[in-house]
Amino acid sequence: MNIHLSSHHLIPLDFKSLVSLPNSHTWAPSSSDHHPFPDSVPVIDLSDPNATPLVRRACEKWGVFQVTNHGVPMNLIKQTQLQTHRLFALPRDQKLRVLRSPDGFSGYGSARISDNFPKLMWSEGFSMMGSPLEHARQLWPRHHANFCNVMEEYQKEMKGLAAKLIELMLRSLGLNNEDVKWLTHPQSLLQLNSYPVCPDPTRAMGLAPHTDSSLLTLLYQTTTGGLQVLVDGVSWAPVYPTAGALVVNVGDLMHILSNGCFKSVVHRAIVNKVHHRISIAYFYGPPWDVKISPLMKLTDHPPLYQPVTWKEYLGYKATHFNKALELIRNDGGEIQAN
Ligand SMILES: C=C1C[C@]23C[C@H]1CC[C@H]2[C@@]12CCC[C@@](C)(C(=O)O1)[C@H]2[C@@H]3C(=O)O
Ligand SMILES: O=C(O)CCC(=O)C(=O)O
Ligand SMILES: [Fe+2]
Repeated sequence: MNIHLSSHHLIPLDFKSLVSLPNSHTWAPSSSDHHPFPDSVPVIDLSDPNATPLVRRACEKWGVFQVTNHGVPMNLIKQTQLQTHRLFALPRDQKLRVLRSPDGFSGYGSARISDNFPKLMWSEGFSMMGSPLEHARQLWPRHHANFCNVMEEYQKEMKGLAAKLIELMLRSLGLNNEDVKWLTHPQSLLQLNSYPVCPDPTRAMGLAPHTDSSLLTLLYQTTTGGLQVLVDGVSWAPVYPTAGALVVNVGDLMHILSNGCFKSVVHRAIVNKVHHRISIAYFYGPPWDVKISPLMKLTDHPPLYQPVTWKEYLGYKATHFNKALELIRNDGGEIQAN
């Protein structure tokens, strides 16, 4: 009966059929909800001659910033948005045909982090690692080409921009690409998020608070806001949709690589009563099996973190969630990895 209470929390609700929030999706309010933060996330123009120090400051202080003049064609972003709406508008049983497997990386379903929370989220997602062709064929047997072309082109553009931003971040710390040779073969994942209209947004959660495990994440949140970032562990600052801008989140692996100089930002997505919101997230990181450790030039002895691969780190996130960083910290954190 309770299909949404399946063990792995993978199957999203049939949101459209609901007129009130089910108990499974009702979250208790948290105290930080009542401390809105006055300052807002920096917007950095990539063509600004001062961009490098601005990026450093933003990564140290916030772990997040928005970029304009990033060079990704607006037309492509709009096309990607359109194809995202097209996918989520499909009938539920059709989307369920491409359900992500519990340990898989591609397909339709609830966010991976669902298992770490007692309540379920008001969202659905579609993940693509590499080409979406196989799934797109199942969704649109004769009309998948458009979806695939747009998603592949978007991945290509994001890859270029991510590489540029990593270089900028490293340069801001006095380093360069020579220090991260493994990044010539990056691993990435494109995630489409959908947040249906919600009958009771104040008690629902679109995407629960988390940090991304990537080196960095590039997010397009359309004109419907909903992304919030945690500041000083106590207040939620909205990230205001800015025309044509992309949001850059520093992920846990970048925090590790920078020996703690850059913050990985805790963020969440809230929902609303009026607009169906979508967002498009591109996670960028090292090849699965490459050990990431704090860059030597930034490191005292011993470095802050032990070497870890993205794959191993995802395992730690699955078992320890927001304590995963502590697990690999060198200063003798409480918990031990084994
Ligand atoms: C390549 C990645 C990045 C993952 C894990 C793995 C596959 C799925 C990604 C997401 C996508 C949705 C938010 C997130 C927090 C989640 O639940 O699954 C992301 C997570 C992470 O950044 O850790
Ligand atoms: O929808 C958003 O604004 C946030 C999405 C996000 O944080 C993610 O996909 O990891
Ligand atoms: Fe995220």
